Amino acid sequence: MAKAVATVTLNPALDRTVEVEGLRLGGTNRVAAVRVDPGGKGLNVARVARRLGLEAIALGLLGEENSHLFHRVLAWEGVEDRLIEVPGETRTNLKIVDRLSGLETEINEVGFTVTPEHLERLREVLEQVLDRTGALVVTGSLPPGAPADTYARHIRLARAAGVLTVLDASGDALRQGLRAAPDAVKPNRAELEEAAGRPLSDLGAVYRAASDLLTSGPGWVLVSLGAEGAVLVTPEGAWRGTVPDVPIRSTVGAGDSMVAALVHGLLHGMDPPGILRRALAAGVATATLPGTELCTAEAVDEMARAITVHPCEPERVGEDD
Ligand SMILES: Nc1ncnc2c1ncn2[C@@H]1O[C@H](COP(=O)(O)OP(=O)(O)O)[C@@H](O)[C@H]1O
Ligand SMILES: O=P(O)(O)OC[C@H]1O[C@](O)(COP(=O)(O)O)[C@@H](O)[C@@H]1O
Repeated sequence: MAKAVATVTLNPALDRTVEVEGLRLGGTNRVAAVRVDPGGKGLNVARVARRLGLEAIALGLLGEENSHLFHRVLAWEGVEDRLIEVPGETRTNLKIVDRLSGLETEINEVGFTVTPEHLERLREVLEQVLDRTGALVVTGSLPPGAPADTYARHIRLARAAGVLTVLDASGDALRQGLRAAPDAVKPNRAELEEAAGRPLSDLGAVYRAASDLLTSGPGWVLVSLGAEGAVLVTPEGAWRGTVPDVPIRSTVGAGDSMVAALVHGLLHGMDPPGILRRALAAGVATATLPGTELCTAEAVDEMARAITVHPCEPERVGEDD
């Protein structure tokens, strides 16, 4: 069996998803459906990785005042729970799904404040699990108090132990993390635009920015493009994947599902187009589910048949998309 995937979640979240029939800004909105899911990027990645058959270890921090649901769900999913409780509450992130427009609005809180002691304890736990870890995923926003190089430090520790590393972050955490040369990075379009310092209006621009990013440190760049699928750029070549037109319920957790399938594929030595196909399948499969409900392994297998992957020809990228 492949070694475990360990994920770091410094800023977990209770995801509260409300569905409305037409969002009225500045008006009163009546909720048609509501659900609450334990969320946060690394926790979602660990849960999907476990469903795909990997051993998964969840590292990170959790507010002690509302930690119960997180512990219960991780235990139920069979994810090893190494979360460290800190004073205060884990944040609640509000997701508003407008059934009429199909648009989803996310309002993410900043989270509890962390101290150097919390981060030191997390580093110790990370060091304890590295020898049975095949891949480390560092992902999500940093809570107040966590320095921007936190992920870069985790990546360096893991790399020194021969562990694969995957980064999914934004802003300074992404910029600093890239310098530590993770094996793969998964920006979405907005994160890639931020890293590139320019808007990326078409697929050719996305491809060029991803290729540029590759020279700045990471081994692979997987750019997720929502309904437009994704582009995977590696030193061996580049591939574009497109997704079928299926009914979408909530895209929250889609990127995390994609990262889980990416890591699963890397740990099983799959080839890049095969990994892209399954990563896209995991993203779409989760997007067809409400709230932060995450895809199952069966749904990923099924959806993978509907994904199209073809090599990117640099000189033609963007012409036919
Ligand atoms: N509207 C959508 N239709 C179909 N697939 C989607 C949609 N939104 C997301 N996905 C799937 O989820 C993946 C990740 O979505 P994206 O929004 O790019 O990432 P993130 O959640 O990290 O911002 C996409 O590459 C795709 O596979
Ligand atoms: O740490 P951030 O960037 O605020 O994001 C946290 C949010 O992202 C999620 O992990 C979902 O992420 P994706 O939609 O990118 O997969 C939610 O569960 C959570 O509310």
